[in-house]
Amino acid sequence: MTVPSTQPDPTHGVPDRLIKHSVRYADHRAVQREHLTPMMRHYADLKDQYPHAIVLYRVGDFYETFFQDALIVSRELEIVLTSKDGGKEVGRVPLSGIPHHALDRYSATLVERGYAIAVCDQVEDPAEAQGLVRREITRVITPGTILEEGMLNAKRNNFLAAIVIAGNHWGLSYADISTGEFLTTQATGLDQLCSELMRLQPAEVLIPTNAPDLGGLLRPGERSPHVPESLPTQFCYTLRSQAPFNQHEARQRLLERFKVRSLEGLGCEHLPLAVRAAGGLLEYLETTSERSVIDTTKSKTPELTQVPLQPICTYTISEYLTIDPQTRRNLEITQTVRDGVFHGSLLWALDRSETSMGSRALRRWLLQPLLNIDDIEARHDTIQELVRNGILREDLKAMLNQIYDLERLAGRAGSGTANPRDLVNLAESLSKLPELARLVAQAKSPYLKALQHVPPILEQLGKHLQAHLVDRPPLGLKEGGLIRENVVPQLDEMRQQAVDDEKWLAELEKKERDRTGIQTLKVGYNKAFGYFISISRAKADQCPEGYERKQTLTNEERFVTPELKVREGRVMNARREIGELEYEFFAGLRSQVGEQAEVIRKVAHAVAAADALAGLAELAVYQNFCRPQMSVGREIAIVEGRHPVVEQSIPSGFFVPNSAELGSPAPDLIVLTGPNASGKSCYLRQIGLIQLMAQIGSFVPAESAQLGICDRIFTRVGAVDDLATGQSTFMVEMNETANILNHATERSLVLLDEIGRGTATFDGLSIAWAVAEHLATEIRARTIFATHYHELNELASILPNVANYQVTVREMPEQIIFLHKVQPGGADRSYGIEAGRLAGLPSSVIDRARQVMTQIEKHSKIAIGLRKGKAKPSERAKEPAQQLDIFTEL
Ligand SMILES: Nc1ncnc2c1ncn2[C@@H]1O[C@H](COP(=O)(O)OP(=O)(O)OP(=O)(O)O)[C@@H](O)[C@H]1O
Repeated sequence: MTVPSTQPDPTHGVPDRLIKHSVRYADHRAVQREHLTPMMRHYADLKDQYPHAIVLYRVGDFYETFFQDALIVSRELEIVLTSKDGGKEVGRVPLSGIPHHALDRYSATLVERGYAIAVCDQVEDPAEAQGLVRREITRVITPGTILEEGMLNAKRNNFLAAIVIAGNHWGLSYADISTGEFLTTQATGLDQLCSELMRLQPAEVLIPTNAPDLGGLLRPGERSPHVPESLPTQFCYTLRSQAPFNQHEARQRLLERFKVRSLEGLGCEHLPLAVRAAGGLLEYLETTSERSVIDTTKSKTPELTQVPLQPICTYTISEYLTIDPQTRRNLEITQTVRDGVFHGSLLWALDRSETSMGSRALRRWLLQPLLNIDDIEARHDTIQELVRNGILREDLKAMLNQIYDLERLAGRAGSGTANPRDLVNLAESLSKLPELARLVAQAKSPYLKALQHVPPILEQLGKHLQAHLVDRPPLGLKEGGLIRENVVPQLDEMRQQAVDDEKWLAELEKKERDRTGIQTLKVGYNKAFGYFISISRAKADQCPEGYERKQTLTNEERFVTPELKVREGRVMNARREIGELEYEFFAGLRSQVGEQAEVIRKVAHAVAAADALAGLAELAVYQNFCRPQMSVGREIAIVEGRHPVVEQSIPSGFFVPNSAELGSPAPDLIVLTGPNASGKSCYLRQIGLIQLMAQIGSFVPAESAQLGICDRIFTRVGAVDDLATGQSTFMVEMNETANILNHATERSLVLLDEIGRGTATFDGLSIAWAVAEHLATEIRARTIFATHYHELNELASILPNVANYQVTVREMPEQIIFLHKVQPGGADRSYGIEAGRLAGLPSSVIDRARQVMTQIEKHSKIAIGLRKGKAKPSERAKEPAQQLDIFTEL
């Protein structure tokens, strides 16, 4: 053991107001182990075993942390840093403790901040312990392996991911252990990997390395030479050894786990990187979560419990509409750009699910829209049926409202962490399934038909649980009161015996008073002596034969009788035995549920999808959405479309609907001009959102919409400095534009807002022009190009597949009225100076701006050689360079 000679300030980073005692030892390794008290020594040993986790050590009603962990806990949770005796020669060591009932809350904060936690519980009754109470690590929680209800966000998945990178190829596997989803994929291009990670927002990413510090957890924002620089830094990375990620070991592990001979049926036999990532992930789960379920009511060491995972599902990125991270951000799919909050996002506007499962499904769909027209229409059909049949929709929603989170309940049962109330809730939900099936018996659409069949085993299981468990069991497992009467004869017998004995004890006082004639005689109970008969000292000598003196107090004598001791022993034993037997029965019920976790989750999946769709149907009715007509063509024809979020955020009837036509035979590229704040960005986004909503299978906010399937949606909206990577606004913009030009196809939808704004006007305009031209002629992507450079309107007269649209305003003497109406034609001015005037710029500045503007307009002309022959781009390239010189010198 190394003992640093000088200690750094151990309280570094902990605010003074939290420091109650001055402490030494910021590191448990700095103390000679043999000098520590037995408890501290145990803690230090555990710390050696779990060097990367904060060890929360149960002492009485608290979870205590010592040494370095105490400092972290104090700093992160704003908890007082105090101290505890570490041993005679050690003195006081840092201590920070949290109340046991607040474990989930505090753990959630620590885990959210990227710390792993090892929970050490007392595994024997302190009253029975001889010496130090036996304690064991009962659960290791890392950000990606949370199962506790109180620590999980009900409405989103909590993914653990694992990646394997080989050159430009990569494998990515991810699982949500609370819901059992387990997927894997393989692809090429690290930018695609980053994009997948950004979509998933995993709570923790495992990465195989040669790092000496294996198991180390990099918290968000931390860097390590072992994590490739190209990967996003906002996630927690856990450095793992290479071994479980090697092909043979990983494959073997998957074969054993899913009890198959080949991975063919799971779809990944020929995807080595996908297999390696999945195998590495599984090994991590086995070493962290699967050893952790311990019955803390008993002293025996538990059986190994497996986290129930569904059979791994192999997917390919190209199955889904590609939305890169910028687009996801710009379209504000799950959070707003400005504040990064859920309120105001698309998901916020669309989610009317009754269950958390439905909300999670909708979130997944929004982040992974579909490409397959049949799959999309299956969802549209379901919404249509629910829109048309309002009674069915309302009844369905009312029933879904009574169904608990079956996915997570099944997970907790399977991993042995479900409490009695979980099972009662699960039983109640299972009992609703046949009713649900009856409700949708006549339904025709695919997602409702999926609810028509309830596996008989689940019906039986629900009944079995309800027959055994009381309606309102306590949360605790030890106290009994879980199992109904008349279902377990042995239990009934024991209870009857206990009742008889308790009755005898209750009646004893009266009986003995009558027998002895001592009216002040009392029967009492305390923890140290158990039951006793108390007689005042004055009357003590009148006690009958058979009374044994047990204790003498100032005013009373306490006695016991042999029969009292027998009855007491029986009551105590009976209570303990009843508690144990009930627990055994409960654990049996829980594992029966765990065995059916996969079936439950399959049904839960169907319920979740139906719930998300019923929510979308309700939204369609109340917000007046229409069913989009999907095609494999390129057309986008939206009549009177609306922005689904903005229209819900402003008073009803104030939103001005706008139409859009893009793709053959309509133009491919629309140059959209209009004054500041007239609604360009809103229009642009609304088209992206309508397309995206259609492809998740939702109805859309429009009078009608005909939409060809898009392979990708790209956006370039607004200018944001990427301070984290030190890139300027302009460079960010150019990078994003380059990404679009390099990846867009004629099936893509490209939404560009003010390209070229971040540099000098001429450069900006030139770039904007060239980008628009490239998109229209080379790529032919369906594009909306919002710009303040109205010079770009010239493009429409050169290129047949370009059209000009403008957002109109009405000019009044003192103000501009925004009509928010998009109409054909290009705006000839931008009203920027008027906007400046309205914003309160001094009138001298406004006047001068007008003068300068007049001068510029007089002297500038767009010298467009391109216009002359409307030549094809390839021919143009051969023409003299001066033709691209679109401005003359002032
Ligand atoms: N169709 C519409 N109906 C009603 N209000 C709208 C509509 N479109 C936009 N708005 C409102 O106008 C505001 C400004 O819209 P938006 O940001 O799209 O303008 P812009 O033309 O892109 O402005 P800038 O050029 O300054 O970026 C929005 O916050 C929205 O509330």
